[in-house]
Amino acid sequence: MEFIETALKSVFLIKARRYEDKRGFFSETFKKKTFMAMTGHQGQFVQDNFSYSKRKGTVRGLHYQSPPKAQGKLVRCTRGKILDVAVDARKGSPTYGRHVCYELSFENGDQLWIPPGFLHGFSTLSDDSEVAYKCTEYYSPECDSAIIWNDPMLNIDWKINGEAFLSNKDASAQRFEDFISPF
Ligand SMILES: Cc1cn([C@H]2C[C@H](O)[C@@H](COP(=O)(O)OP(=O)(O)O[C@H]3O[C@H](C)C(=O)[C@H](O)[C@H]3O)O2)c(=O)[nH]c1=O
Repeated sequence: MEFIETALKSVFLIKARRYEDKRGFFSETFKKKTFMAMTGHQGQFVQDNFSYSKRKGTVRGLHYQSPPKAQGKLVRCTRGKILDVAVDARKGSPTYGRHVCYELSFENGDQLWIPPGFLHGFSTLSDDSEVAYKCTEYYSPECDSAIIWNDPMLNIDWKINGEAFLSNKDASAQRFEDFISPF
């Protein structure tokens, strides 16, 4: 596995090795001791999530859970292709409000590690995309919140043509200028 720290310190792009043979391939997608050594995080995951999006141009995000239920997420795309986005939401961070985005796909097998303190979202770059991700904290509706996907301050290029296909919740999410960081 190759861990590449991104422009947002502590956010890592992770490239898993694939052992290809005539049947297809095998890869290790998570190894706690390596993850801990390379990210400095304990790698204690308590919940695995899986989402399927029918349409290209869907956006899920930007989401976060506030402390004490803040979530770190280890994200990978198991079918199709997504643009995965992390936004630094940590008070006082020199990269506060800055984002990184990476194409994750079944083809490249890349993963993104997003620690607690970041907003997370993705856009789908293909129909029928599947995303599987590990979380460091349980789902907590009372701590769950969102920032609008196309916030002018964040200025994220989601690589989709025109308007996003959104949940009602995401369509009515707050603007970043009204966000008070709990991190
Ligand atoms: C996240 C979550 C949701 N749910 C239920 C709540 C709703 O009834 C339904 C759909 O939830 P939501 O619309 O929040 O799903 P997404 O829009 O995919 O949200 C996720 O998308 C972005 C990319 C994230 O990083 C978060 O993991 C998460 O916020 O699943 C659960 O039961 N458990 C959960 O952990």
